[in-house]
Amino acid sequence: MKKATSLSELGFGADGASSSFFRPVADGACTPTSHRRRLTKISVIGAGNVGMAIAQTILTRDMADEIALVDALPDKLRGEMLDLQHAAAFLPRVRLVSDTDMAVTRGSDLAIVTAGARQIPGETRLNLLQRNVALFRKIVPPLAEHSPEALLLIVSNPVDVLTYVAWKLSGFPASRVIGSGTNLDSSRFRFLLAEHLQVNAQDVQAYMVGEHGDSSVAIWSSMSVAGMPVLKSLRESHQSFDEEALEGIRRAVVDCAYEVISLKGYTSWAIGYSVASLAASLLRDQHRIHPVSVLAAGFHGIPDDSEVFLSLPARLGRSGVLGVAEMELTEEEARRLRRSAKTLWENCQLLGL
Ligand SMILES: NC(=O)C1=CN([C@@H]2O[C@H](COP(=O)(O)OP(=O)(O)OC[C@H]3O[C@@H](n4cnc5c(N)ncnc54)[C@H](O)[C@@H]3O)[C@@H](O)[C@H]2O)C=CC1
Ligand SMILES: CC(=O)C(=O)O
Repeated sequence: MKKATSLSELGFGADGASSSFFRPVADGACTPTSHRRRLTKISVIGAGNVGMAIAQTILTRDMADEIALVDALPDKLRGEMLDLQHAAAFLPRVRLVSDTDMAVTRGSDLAIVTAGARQIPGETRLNLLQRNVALFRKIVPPLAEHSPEALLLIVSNPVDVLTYVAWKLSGFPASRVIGSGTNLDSSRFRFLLAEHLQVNAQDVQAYMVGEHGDSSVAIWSSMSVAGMPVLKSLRESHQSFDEEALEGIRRAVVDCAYEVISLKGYTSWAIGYSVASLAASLLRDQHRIHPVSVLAAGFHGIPDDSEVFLSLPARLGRSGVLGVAEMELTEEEARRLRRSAKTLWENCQLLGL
């Protein structure tokens, strides 16, 4: 049973009782409802491990005036909302709302979709496709209808194919439909390299591109620390730093997620920070470059008539994807990227959208 959780519900007068504590100044121009700044609203669809990690990281970064949570499980949803609301004394003031009805997302600036099945140990991300496409058919059309101007940020897996699905089902321009993609894989890559080189991961410039998943591609040729090419110095310090060693590191990045899933059942904290950083770049118009899943037709030899979404370094701002960096890739890197694109596009085509 729903219990009263606000003082007004307990009979302590109407909402807005603050008027008995504060009186407007003489001309009434500065009452709380008369402020002019446009409020920022973020919706998180799916209040599971990932959705809640994202919501709490966004809360601590003070980038939204309102956060709407949606989930299919009403009790869990309300519990999650209340638990976050009870941190109010330690956080910036944010209106937190939740509902199982998508109408609660109305007027969102950014809608982040994390709803859906997750991998159990041994499953790949692509194994989730059919289950999560069925869910997206229910979620995306009402989401787009309630917030026709929103940016859509897809996190549910397999994220690249589902970003394509969200693009098709929303009817939004591709610049406003973005997958969290390899922003997370690139952080894992930078963490492993930083540990090896004993530097801060924020000083390692390195990208994973392509699929967020097994066929992701590590871009060794442009990797640098303090402007210095890392591959050259790795090769000089380790005589045997050959293709096999590089593939071993790429594989370790891919396997990271499987290891966490086998240990704790799911991944959550890193994706929470990854998505919060994307949300900040988008809503604060930062023009930062992130490897995210975008419509990749025509880049690096990916056929022009393909509608595949995969990760490439993209400049993000308030209107979404502002542009994709024309990276210089080696022939081998470009070949691996096209192979990743082919795998993903084959999966997209099976959906008949
Ligand atoms: N792109 C990335 O880098 C990452 C993606 N993921 C993916 O994120 C997704 C969520 O993972 P978790 O949060 O761990 O799973 P979870 O099982 O904890 O949460 C999923 C939530 O979706 C909700 N849901 C199901 N149907 C719904 C509907 N129709 N409307 C609203 N909510 C609905 C469930 O009730 C549940 O609370 C999975 O697909 C997972 O693979 C996870 C980590 C990283
Ligand atoms: C689960 C997942 O996609 C990840 O942590 O990379």
